[in-house]
Amino acid sequence: MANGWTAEKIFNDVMSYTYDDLICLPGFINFPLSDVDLVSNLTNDISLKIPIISSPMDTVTEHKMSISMALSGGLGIIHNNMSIENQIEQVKKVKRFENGFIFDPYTFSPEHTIADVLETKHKVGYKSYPITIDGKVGSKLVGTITGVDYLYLTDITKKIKDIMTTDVLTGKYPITLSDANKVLCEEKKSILPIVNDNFELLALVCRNDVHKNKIYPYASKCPNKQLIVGASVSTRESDLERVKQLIKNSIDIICIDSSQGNSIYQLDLIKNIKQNYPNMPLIGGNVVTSEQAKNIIDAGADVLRIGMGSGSICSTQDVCAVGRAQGTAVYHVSNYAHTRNIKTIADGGIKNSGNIVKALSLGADFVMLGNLLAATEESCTDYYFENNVRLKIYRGMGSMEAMYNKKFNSKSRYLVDEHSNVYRNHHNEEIKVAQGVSASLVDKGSVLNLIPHLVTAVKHGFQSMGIKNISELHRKLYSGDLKFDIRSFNTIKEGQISENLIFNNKKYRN
Ligand SMILES: NC(=O)C1=CN([C@@H]2O[C@H](COP(=O)(O)OP(=O)(O)OC[C@H]3O[C@@H](n4cnc5c(N)ncnc54)[C@H](O)[C@@H]3O)[C@@H](O)[C@H]2O)C=CC1
Ligand SMILES: O=c1[nH]c(=O)c2[nH+]cn([C@@H]3O[C@H](COP(=O)(O)O)[C@@H](O)[C@H]3O)c2[nH]1
Ligand SMILES: [K+]
Repeated sequence: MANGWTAEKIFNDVMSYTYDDLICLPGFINFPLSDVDLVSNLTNDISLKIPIISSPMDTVTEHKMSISMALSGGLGIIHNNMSIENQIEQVKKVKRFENGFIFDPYTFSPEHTIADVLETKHKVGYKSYPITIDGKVGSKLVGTITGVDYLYLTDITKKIKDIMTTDVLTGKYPITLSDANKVLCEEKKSILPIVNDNFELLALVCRNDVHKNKIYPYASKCPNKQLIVGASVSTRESDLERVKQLIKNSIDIICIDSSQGNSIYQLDLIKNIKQNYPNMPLIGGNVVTSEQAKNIIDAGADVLRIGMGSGSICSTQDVCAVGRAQGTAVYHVSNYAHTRNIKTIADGGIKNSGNIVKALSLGADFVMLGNLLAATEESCTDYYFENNVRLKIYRGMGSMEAMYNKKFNSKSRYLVDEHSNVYRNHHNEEIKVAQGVSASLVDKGSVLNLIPHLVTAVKHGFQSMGIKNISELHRKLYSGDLKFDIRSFNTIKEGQISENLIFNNKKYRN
């Protein structure tokens, strides 16, 4: 009797499968958990300590997510649903990052009111702010405001200039983080504005962050010690300029963002970039078949992004009837890509740490997360409260809301040509079909806590399979030593937490 089945047997049948349909069978443990190493090479020059990448979505990855992902050993890919200038500014913020220094602090001018401060406090949670002459970073520092200055005031129309502290303790640039932290602790201040010789505000160090201001041993860094960051572009012709600007601003990897990567637009773009910038690493996609993968690899892509319709906010498979079950897609595309020495990213549908173990076990070199990282402190939307629950928006990039994004009208991605054969309604309006939805998710805290938790859970999975690293996992996948079972509806239920339990602590349910 077979002790489980090889992936080759399972996936060379008529049925398609996703992560939850499978279970990985245990192996033999003869090493401690600390021997499991999840390092994974994205390209010849980029090696990440953890195989996790944040999705280029406009409710997930901007500079804050990219910084925390890179500090944790992964990678953030900044979305392109914004102007080129804004995207470059996001990249610069990541590249400028120095551990513990906030280079874009929230600031006010003396003319702002307490109501303005309260509104920001409500949104972002901070109580103390530096005050500059015009409310901007880079301008002259004129004071600070902390919770005790305003939290007990009844007249919230009062101006900041009437209550701010003007005798401010500052740090003079350049200053080391440990010196800044020492001043904060000794002087019992909540914030330390960092200024230059002209008393212009350059950055901020916060006492609340002192415990976070540690060394990140896994951080993804370039040889010049800056954090590694990626950015996405679309296949619109106008994005050639975006590519040019990103490369000029030291982007480490570019991801071409499309639900169906096997298009003349993407192949031409890849060839164009590779012709002009042969050393620029490119992630092509998305793909779910080896035929699609072949074209994109032949065009010159270095990495493939796998997934069509599997994302938690995706409606593509219902709306267009095109896509593929994610487990099957990851297995077949990775199997082919590895014969071409190309790495893969399993994108979409990852619901928990177990799904990460399964994606890697089916051949992926990395996973890309949207849902799991949305609604963290670092995701790029503001918190709001509903029924006393702290929430953030998470939406598909093909949702109506993302298509009509206020910051940058992404309608243009749908390339409406007045003279083309565009189907219109009886008001002569062009029809837009959403392939994603917008929803809310409950606050998940900081990526700096979430990622270590996910990574440790994944390491436990590896140890249980008796596998020490991703290379060994893939060797055993292709040799047939790695075994899986397919699960019935009831066996899936059996593997989950029972429904009749009342939970006291939902915090660490992966
Ligand atoms: N992974 C997934 O399952 C899915 C992801 N998405 C996300 O939604 C966003 C939008 O995806 P898509 O709609 O696939 O965007 P897309 O930009 O690839 O395609 C939108 C439309 O524009 C056309 N197009 C693109 N470049 C063109 C050019 N140069 N000339 C003429 N026509 C061109 C395409 O053929 C398509 O009809 C992306 O962020 C994507 O990741 C959307 C649906 C599914
Ligand atoms: O069908 C879709 N319609 C959309 O509007 C959409 N937006 C994002 N994506 C894809 O979903 C991935 C994130 O998936 P998760 O939320 O499951 O992590 C992302 O990384 C994308 O590949 C979309 N797919
Ligand atoms: K879906």
